[in-house]
Amino acid sequence: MTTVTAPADAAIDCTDLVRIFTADGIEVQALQGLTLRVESGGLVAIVGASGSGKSTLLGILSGLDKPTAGTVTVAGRDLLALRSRERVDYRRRTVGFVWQQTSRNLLGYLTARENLALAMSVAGTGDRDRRATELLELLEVGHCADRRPTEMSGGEQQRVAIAVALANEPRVLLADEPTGELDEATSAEVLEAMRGVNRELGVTTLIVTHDPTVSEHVARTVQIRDGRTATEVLRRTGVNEEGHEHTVAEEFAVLDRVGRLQLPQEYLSTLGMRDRVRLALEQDHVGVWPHVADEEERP
Ligand SMILES: Nc1ncnc2c1ncn2[C@@H]1O[C@H](COP(=O)(O)OP(=O)(O)OP(=O)(O)O)[C@@H](O)[C@H]1O
Repeated sequence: MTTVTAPADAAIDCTDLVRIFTADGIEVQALQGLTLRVESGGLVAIVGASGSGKSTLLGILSGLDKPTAGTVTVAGRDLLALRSRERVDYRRRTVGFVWQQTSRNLLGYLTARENLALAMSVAGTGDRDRRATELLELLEVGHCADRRPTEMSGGEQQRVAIAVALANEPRVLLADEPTGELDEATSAEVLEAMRGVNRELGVTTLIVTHDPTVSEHVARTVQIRDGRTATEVLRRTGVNEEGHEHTVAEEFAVLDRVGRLQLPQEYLSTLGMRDRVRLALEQDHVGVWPHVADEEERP
């Protein structure tokens, strides 16, 4: 079996990922040097405009697609080195998936318990009945055990889908727009359920979403722009002067290994920055100024 050693604390480690698609002779760079690390047991949301590369990243992490360049390891497995049988094993045991469409997550003619049992039998997991009951209880859908998907609400179906994704004790849980078909209140329940399993089971969790409320449910939200990680919002609990706890959310620009960062579009347009900027190293920060051409440089 092909196993490489990734940094001990990184469950997901993508470095300089490039994915170029060619359609009708035209090349599209869906990922343009994306670097992302998620520590073991971490919970991260990936957000970004349509076409920014989120699904492409998820396709690679799920083992369905391969990058054109760059390296990617998940739970210590080098995804570029997997042979086809290892890839099947990776998809069955190392990662679990939750998709947007409930029909893709659950078989409609099976009950919740049978959907779980099927996932476990395919991977050869033992003690299926006990594990199915425990997972359904953990996700607060024990009452749905003997129901088919059409007999459950959208939120219940997604929570059962999370249970199915966890059936084979994956190290990493990947979710693609898991709240895409749900209203706001139900979305919040499903995101909280994902946060709960991340905390209870320690499964590293990555959620790709358009849901603007996601950053209220996770400590780390990474924004992808033009196929690269651009900014991150980190939330933590702070204590104010009166000793009350409150949530602090701070936005950071992502700095890659060679020192590149993306300035937010609104900064560029407000200051008319393009082509080149002046940089100055100060004692505790770096200044960035728009380049204003000198008189003699002007045509
Ligand atoms: N199989 C493909 N062939 C050609 N181009 C593709 C293919 N898959 C994705 N692309 C292109 O790559 C870019 C990134 O697409 P991707 O689906 O990863 O974005 P996304 O952020 O997931 O968008 P959305 O939020 O709309 O799902 C887009 O320009 C898209 O048109």
